[in-house]
Amino acid sequence: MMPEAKTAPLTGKLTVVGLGLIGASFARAARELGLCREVVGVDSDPSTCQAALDMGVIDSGHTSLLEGCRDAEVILLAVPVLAAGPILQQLADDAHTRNAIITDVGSVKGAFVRAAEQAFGRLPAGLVPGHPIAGSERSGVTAADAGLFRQHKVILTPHAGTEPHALALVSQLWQRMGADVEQMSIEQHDLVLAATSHLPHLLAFGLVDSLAQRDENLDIFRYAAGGFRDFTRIAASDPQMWHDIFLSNRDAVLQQLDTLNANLQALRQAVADSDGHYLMGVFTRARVAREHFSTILAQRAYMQTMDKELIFVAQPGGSANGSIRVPGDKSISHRTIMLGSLAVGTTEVDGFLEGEDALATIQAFRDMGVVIEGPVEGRVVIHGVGLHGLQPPPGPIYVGNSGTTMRLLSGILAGQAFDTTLTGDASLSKRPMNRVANPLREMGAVIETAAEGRPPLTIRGGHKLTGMHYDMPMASAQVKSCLLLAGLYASGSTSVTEPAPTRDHSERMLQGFGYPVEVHDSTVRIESGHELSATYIEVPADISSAAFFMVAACIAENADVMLEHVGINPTRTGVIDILKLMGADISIERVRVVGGERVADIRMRSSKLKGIEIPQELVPLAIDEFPVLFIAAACAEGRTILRGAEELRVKECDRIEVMADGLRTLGVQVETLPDGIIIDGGPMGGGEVWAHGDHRIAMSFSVASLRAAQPIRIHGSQHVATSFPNFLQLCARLGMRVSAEVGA
Ligand SMILES: O=C(O)C1=C[C@@H](OP(=O)(O)O)[C@@H](O)[C@H](O)C1
Ligand SMILES: C=C(OP(=O)(O)O)C(=O)O
Repeated sequence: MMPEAKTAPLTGKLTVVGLGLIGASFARAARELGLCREVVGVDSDPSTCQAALDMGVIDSGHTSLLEGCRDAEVILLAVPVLAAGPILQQLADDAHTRNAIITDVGSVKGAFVRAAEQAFGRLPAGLVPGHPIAGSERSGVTAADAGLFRQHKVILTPHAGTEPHALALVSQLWQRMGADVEQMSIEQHDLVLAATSHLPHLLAFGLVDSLAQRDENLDIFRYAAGGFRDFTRIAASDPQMWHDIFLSNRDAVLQQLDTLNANLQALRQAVADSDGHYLMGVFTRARVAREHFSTILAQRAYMQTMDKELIFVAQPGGSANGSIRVPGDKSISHRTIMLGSLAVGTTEVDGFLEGEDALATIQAFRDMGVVIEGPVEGRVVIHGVGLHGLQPPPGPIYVGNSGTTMRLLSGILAGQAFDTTLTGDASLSKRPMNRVANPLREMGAVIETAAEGRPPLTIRGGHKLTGMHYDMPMASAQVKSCLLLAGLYASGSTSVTEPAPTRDHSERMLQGFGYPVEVHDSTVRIESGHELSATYIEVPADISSAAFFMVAACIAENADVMLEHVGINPTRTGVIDILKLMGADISIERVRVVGGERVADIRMRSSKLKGIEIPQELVPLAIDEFPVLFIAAACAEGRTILRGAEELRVKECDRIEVMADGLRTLGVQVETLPDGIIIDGGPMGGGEVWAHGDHRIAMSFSVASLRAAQPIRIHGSQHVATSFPNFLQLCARLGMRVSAEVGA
């Protein structure tokens, strides 16, 4: 495979010493891409040199090291780790190679650098130790593949005296081969690789050998299927190469092996003691750990779909008819995990939202040692550890896109004995956190933030919290909930007065867990010293998700939509009130109470909407529904005015400006205000709009297509999975024509 087209060479003569898989692939890529004027191969085996020549991997081949390396500008050593020392010694002693840039591909960097120092009497300025994280069980020159390094990491570990020009040249060679080049210190590289590569190889070799020695070995191998094969695939790797690696990276491997040994002993004990709880803890954490860490590294959210940019393409002409149940309430889902973790006993949850944000909360508590099973089809089982049972997480807690997780968690973490750091994705990293950090500090918490109170947050453990009264300057359920959760750990009582009613799920759920909470008018008060007792929770469908289809039904022709089992907690029903004021045809049916929350089926039909001035007291009660309410306003007759909604500017994006931009693209007359928007209803065209990674913006413009004259392409729609992973399927069920394309 040709990774890239030829361009001007980066260097003159390149000599590759060792024409195994890695060396030959490097030579082949360099030659095919024209990265150097000449590619020379050195291998002690003449038939390998010949094969490389015949395959066109090199321009010429030598069995003599010094002949092959004579006057080379770059020498790449691709030999087993322990073979590098004698080669470096020969190069050091030879006047014709002394000035070359020397790089390598070995898996152990410390030993290579020590060998170079010994050979040269110092570390040469042209020495650029390197390690491509690529390879396969296939070996030898015949497996040479010019595309082997494409999209693979190459770690360079320059020493303090490495010349910048040498480092830059080696980096460019790898980059032009399609590799992703990173730098690390020599020690860090060897420790990380001991864990991620060397240890698994030792286990694979050890396991296969241990099973092969048994009497019943034929049976073991005869029935060896999936698991055994996957786990031991790497035992087919080159023994000489691995022999060298373990001898060269002894200390780091021993360190990792000792940790694993201790963990295996604990697992052994758990099996011996039939300690199912311990086993579940290890297994549930391990099951998600791989995905979790790749998520953190990519700074993306928790579901596979989020890796790439998604463009939603919403076609006009769709309809809205049918009966659906949207996923579980996001606010309630977060809280079930938080309170379930801090409770005594096992909490079972049904209807849990399996969306990115709620999964981030699960992961955060797993990081702190809580055993959480699921979610499987909305069912989650949380093995509570009690208010004082959380353990220090192994590293920073990554909460993806979720403001609710970060803010509520801060309150809990402020009361712990250990330090924690909370980080998030690009959108969350721009959102204000001083609204929670400042009052928590007043209670005695020690919290560090990035500039202007942005994430990451580092919350110091072991500081005594003291209860206080807080007059909240903004109507925020997240701030209120954060302080109530901190109040569980603060001496005395903690109370919060809100300037306007906000969602009260925390208050209700605390009571559901048997924790006393006092609510008087706009003040809620909690006292420490009680316990949370595990319970059962059924999470209703999220009214914030239902809202998209409520508006869809209003604006589509001949629409009739039944939204089943929707939570209609009175602090969440602003959207119903606003749509009613706009003239929507809504009926609330089968109202019932489930687990302390009101639930109903909501029937919506096509409506002739009219513009209104939105009553300001409804703003906090519909705070997440405004993006889609703006679509309703654009389809209404007359003018809609929203004020008192400056909070919309600090959500996943600035929801006022971003919605205004999109609406203008569709041809709608819009004026933005510091705290709101004025929208004149009218016909909508189509076009390209940007969701700026905000789930609710993407879904709102999808709904707009029901009244648009042309298709709407919505860029940056991948975050829909944070709150509504099956949005597109439900759109299709109702007859809306929205599909997703993977962006560039
Ligand atoms: O407490 C909660 O679960 C939430 C509160 C609201 O945020 P604010 O408290 O910032 O208004 C809301 O926008 C968010 O989606 C969820
Ligand atoms: C604002 C929202 O969520 P969060 O603050 O949890 O990111 C939302 O879901 O609209």
